[in-house]
Amino acid sequence: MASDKGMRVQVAVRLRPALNPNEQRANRCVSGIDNKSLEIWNWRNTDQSLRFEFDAFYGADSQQKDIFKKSVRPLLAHPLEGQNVSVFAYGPTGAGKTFTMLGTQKNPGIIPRSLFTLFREIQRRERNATSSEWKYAVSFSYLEIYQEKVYDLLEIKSHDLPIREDQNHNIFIPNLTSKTISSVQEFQALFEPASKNRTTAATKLNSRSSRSHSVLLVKVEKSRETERELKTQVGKLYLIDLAGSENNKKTGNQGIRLKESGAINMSLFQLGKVVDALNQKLPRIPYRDSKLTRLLQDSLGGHAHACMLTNIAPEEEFYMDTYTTLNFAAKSRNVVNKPFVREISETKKPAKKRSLSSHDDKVTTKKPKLNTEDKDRIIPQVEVSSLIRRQETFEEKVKSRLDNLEQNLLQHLTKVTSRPGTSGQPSGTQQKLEQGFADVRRLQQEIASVNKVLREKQNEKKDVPKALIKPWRSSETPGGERSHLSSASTKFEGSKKAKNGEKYQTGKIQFAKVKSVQDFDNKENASIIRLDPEFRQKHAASILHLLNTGTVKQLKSLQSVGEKRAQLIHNWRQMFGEFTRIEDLNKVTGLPQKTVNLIIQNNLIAVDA
Ligand SMILES: Nc1ncnc2c1ncn2[C@@H]1O[C@H](COP(=O)(O)OP(=O)(O)OP(=O)(O)O)[C@@H](O)[C@H]1O
Repeated sequence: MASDKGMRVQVAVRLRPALNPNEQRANRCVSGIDNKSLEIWNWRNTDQSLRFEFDAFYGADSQQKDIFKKSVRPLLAHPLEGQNVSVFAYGPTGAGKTFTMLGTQKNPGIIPRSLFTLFREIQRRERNATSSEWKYAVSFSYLEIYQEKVYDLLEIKSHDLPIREDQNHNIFIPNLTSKTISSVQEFQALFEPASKNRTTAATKLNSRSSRSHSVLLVKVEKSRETERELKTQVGKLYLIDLAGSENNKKTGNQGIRLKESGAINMSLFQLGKVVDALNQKLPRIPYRDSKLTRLLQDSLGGHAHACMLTNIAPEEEFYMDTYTTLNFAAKSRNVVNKPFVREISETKKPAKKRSLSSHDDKVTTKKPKLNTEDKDRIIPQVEVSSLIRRQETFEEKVKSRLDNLEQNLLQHLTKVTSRPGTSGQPSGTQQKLEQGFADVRRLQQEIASVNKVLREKQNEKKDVPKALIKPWRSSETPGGERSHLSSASTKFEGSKKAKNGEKYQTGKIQFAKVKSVQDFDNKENASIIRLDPEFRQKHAASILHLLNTGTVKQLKSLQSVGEKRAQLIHNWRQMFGEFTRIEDLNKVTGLPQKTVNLIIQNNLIAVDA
C-alpha cells in the first residue's frame, strides 16, 4: 500500500560474472555476503571492507529468471490494475544493464519476460472473463533521452519531443508514436527494428549511441462497459536501460562529449536525488530537475511502484565504478561501514610474518577446543578474507586509478560549483578540491596513527589521557568568523571555571571544545562532559540547517570543520542534495566515520555547569 508520501523504490544489485573466468577469483574487488548484502574493498581504509545492504542482491551465479521472478514479476500485476511501474537498470558501461534488461535469445531479460508475463496474464483473465468484465489493450512506445532531449525511436522525427502533464497529473509526450500489440511476437517485430533505429540514429547524429537512456513504455488500457457507463483504466510500465554511469570518465572532456557526459551525469544525479527523496519520504521530490525524472514523475513514487536494478562488475579494473555505483544505489539503503570480519583460526602451520600486524588488535578470536598436545604445537595465525588479502597491495596498485577518479569527480564538481578555468587550466575550485583531497588523505593518515598510539596505550593499560577541554572562542574559528552555534544560540558571557578545563556558560547551554573523540569516551571525563538532551535536538537541527544551507565559509564555523572539510561537505551537498540528519555526513566522500564522529561530537557537546 502506498503511503501518503509515496512508495519506496526497491533497490536490487546484480553482480555480473567475471568475463574472464581465469581472473574470477584473484581479480575481484567485490563479493556477495547473502541475498541482500555484499562487500567491497574500502580504498580509504585497507583494514575495512564496505558492506552494503539492499532489498535484494544477486550474485554472479544468478540467472535472468531469478532477477525477474523476485524483483520484477511481483510488480507486473500493477499495470493491469491501472497503476504505474518503473523498472530501471543502472550501472557503469559493461556491467550488464542491457544483458539484464534485454538479454539474449537464449537468456531473455526483463523486457521480453515482462511482455510475455503481461500477455499471459491478460489472456488468462480474458479467458475467464464474462462480457461485463474488463477488456485489455496493450500498446507501447520506445524513446530515448539524449542530452536532456526526448527522441522517438519507433518513428525517427526531425525534432525532439516535449514532456507534458495533464490535469490529472498524468505525464505524457504529445506525438510520441504508440503501437498497439496483442502478443510478444508482435512486440518483438516492432521493437527490434526500433532498437536498430537507435543505433542508426546514433551513427547519423555522430554520437547518440548508448550514451542515452532508452525508455520502453508499455501501456495497459483496460475498459469495462456496462449498461450505464464505460470505465477505463490505464497502467504504465516503464522499462529503462539507463546510460552508463561512468561514461563521463571515458569520453574525454571536450566539445560534444563533455556536454553529453554532463547531461548523463546530471540526469543520473537527479534520478538519485529523486530516489533518495522518495525513500527518505521528503516532502518535496525534485522531479522537474531533469527530463528523465520528469518523465517518470507519475511512475516513480506516489502510488507507483519502482525497482532500481543496479548492475555492477566484479573486476578490479571496475573498482571505482562499482564503488560509486553502490554509493549511488545505497543512498536508498543503509550503508554499513564496518570493519571487515576477520577471524583468528588455529592452524598447525608455523606462523608467517603478518602483513596486517598494525590491525591485529581488531581481530576477533574464535578458539576451537584443543587438546593439550595440540596447544603446544599450534600457533595462532590470522586468516583474512581474500578481499582483505587483496587490499594489502591495494593502495599501490590502484592509486593512479583512484587519483583519476578524484580528478573526474573534481571536474564534475567544478562544473557544478564554478566555471571551468580557461585554456584547460584547472579552476580555482578544482585546485582547492585537489588540495582538499590531498589534505583528507593526510588527515586520515594522522587519525590512523593517533588511533594506533591510543590503542597501544590502552593495551598497555595506561591511564587514558584526560579530556583536554579548551574554551571555544568564536575568534578561533577559521577566518575569525563567529561560530554558527555561538551566534545561533547566545553569547559566551557566562562564568568561566578552570577545573577540568575551561568552560563557558551561556545561560542554559555550555560548549566546550574537546580535543578528541577518545576524550569524550573517557569515563573519567564522563562526569564533566555531557550532552544536554534538552538542547541537543535543537542544536542538531541548527547544525543540520547550516549543513544544508551554509556556504563554505559558513560551514567552516563548525567545530572540526576547516576549509577542506567544508569544501567536501559543500560539494557533496551540491551533487546529492540536502542532508536529512547530521549523521549523513558519513556519506560525504573524503570524510571517514571517525572524522564525522569528531565533527558531530565536537559540535554537540555541552559541559556540565
Ligand atoms: N549476468 C551475465 N551473465 C553473462 N554475461 C553477462 C552478464 N551480464 C553481462 N554480461 C555480458 O557482459 C558484457 C557487457 O554487458 P552489457 O552490454 O549488458 O553491459 P551494459 O551495462 O549494458 O553496457 P552498456 O552501458 O555499454 O550498454 C556483454 O558481453 C554481456 O553479454
